[in-house]
Amino acid sequence: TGTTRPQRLLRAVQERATRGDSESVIAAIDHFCRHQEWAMNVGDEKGFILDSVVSEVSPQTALELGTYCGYSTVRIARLLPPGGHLITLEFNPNYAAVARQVIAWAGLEDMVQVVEGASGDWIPHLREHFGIESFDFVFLDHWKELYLPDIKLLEECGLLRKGTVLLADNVICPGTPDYLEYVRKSQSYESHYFGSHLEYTRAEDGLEKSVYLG
Ligand SMILES: O=C(NC/C=C/[C@H]1OC[C@H](O)[C@@H]1O)c1cc([N+](=O)[O-])cc(O)c1O
Ligand SMILES: [Mg+2]
Repeated sequence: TGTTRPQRLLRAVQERATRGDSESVIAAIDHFCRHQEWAMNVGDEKGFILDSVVSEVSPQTALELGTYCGYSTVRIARLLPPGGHLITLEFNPNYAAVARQVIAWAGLEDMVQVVEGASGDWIPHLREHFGIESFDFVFLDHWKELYLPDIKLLEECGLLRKGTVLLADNVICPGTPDYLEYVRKSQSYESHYFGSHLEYTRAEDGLEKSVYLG
């Protein structure tokens, strides 16, 4: 048995990062992934692009699909404006348990809600359960084949509004071809590709930013 990689990542945060200091939590995870064990966080290079988009949108309401260990959750939450709130959906309870502790170590637990379960099950209930009218920003980083069905569900549930910004990780590697074709062809989206690399590697990857036009 022994520990899982997310548990070893959490231990690295608790040993190396300062409680309440989100920058040190981000740095500790990046150090762990570069020098100990690769893990599927968005990483520092794509994370810098994520930061710039979040800062530009300055969302009051944000949704993340795929929490994993909470790395991108911390990157987003640390940049939210006063009153801003982030809901992050995670299917795997073990990942969710680690993420809650990483987010708390960063001191951001008051701005973040980690919700366990399948995105497709939860999206239709976000409005009634969390009093959300619509999202200003959505970060997609969960199962790659769920990106397309989940944004269609968000559209159907009226959770996107004119100007909502979607940012999708891994559109090259592992790849999300059906999602990419949809947002690039649809008249309802204005899409732009930010080229980068797969976290902690030299492989090509990138983020697709898509603005919902209504
Ligand atoms: O599968 C990826 N992400 C989806 C995560 C899926 C897992 O976490 C949520 C779900 O419970 C599943 O167990 C992924 C994979 C790679 N990769 O290089 O294989 C790189 C990335 O940035 C990724 O987000
Ligand atoms: Mg990813």
